[in-house]
Amino acid sequence: MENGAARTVPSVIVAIDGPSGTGKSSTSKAVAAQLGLSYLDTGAQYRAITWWMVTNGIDLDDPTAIAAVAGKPEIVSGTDPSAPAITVDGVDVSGPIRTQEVTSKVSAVSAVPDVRARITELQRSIAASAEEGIVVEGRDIGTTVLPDADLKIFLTASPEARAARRSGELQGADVNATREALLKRDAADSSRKTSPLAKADDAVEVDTTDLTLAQVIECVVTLVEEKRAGK
Ligand SMILES: Nc1ncnc2c1ncn2[C@@H]1O[C@H](COP(=O)(O)OP(=O)(O)OP(=O)(O)O)[C@@H](O)[C@H]1O
Ligand SMILES: Nc1ccn([C@H]2C[C@H](O)[C@@H](COP(=O)(O)O)O2)c(=O)n1
Repeated sequence: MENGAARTVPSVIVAIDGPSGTGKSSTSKAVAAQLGLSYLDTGAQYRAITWWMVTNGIDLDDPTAIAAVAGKPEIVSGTDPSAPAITVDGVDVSGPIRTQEVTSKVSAVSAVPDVRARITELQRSIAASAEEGIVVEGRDIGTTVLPDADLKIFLTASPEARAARRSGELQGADVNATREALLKRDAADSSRKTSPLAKADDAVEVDTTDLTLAQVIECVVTLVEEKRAGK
């Protein structure tokens, strides 16, 4: 390096959105780890607030009841891609937020505008404090949470590929039932009034149906590096 000056890599904010099972979490974690960036799983935050509502007996058929307590739980998200962590009021909920009960209720809770306002504010403050940059994954990151992100990616895959991936994870799960469940959740997430699941106009769409996870990671790493080189 000339004059012994250290090369500085520009900070970069990457938004990765898409429907369930398209590979957002796996890709985002790997890209962040490879490039030394922070990582934020925003779905985990919506799952955490849903877990708190279930645990506290809130009526999830009543959006007014959900809105009334949306500010109560304290949600803390870790941003280390090799050890993603999430707590609610100091309790580690990384396991409990993945139960079938939470998965089936998270779309109803995350559709409530007061819930979204609270979680969006939290997401923006985490992204703002990531000095080296961050990969943030979810459903509305490129459109609403971080509309000025340096790079926006929208991952897609056929329902069949997504169901096969998910049922591979949940050993013994029926592929058709898994497919129906994820399409139902996508429909709810895409049709809510406040910041629905959507591709930002300036997002790069990557269809992962016929790509291996390694190929998707390589594709996104290349896009981030190109973006950084142009900064
Ligand atoms: N391109 C790929 N090829 C094969 N399997 C993949 C691919 N991408 C991800 N997977 C696998 O598919 C499953 C779902 O991936 P992942 O959890 O990353 O998706 P997601 O989009 O974050 O889903 P959700 O929104 O439901 O959390 C994981 O088991 C993952 O290893
Ligand atoms: N930015 C986001 C992220 C997630 N959600 C909601 C909708 C999803 O069904 C749910 C769980 O997400 P997952 O863990 O499957 O990625 O959380 C949202 O509304 N906005």
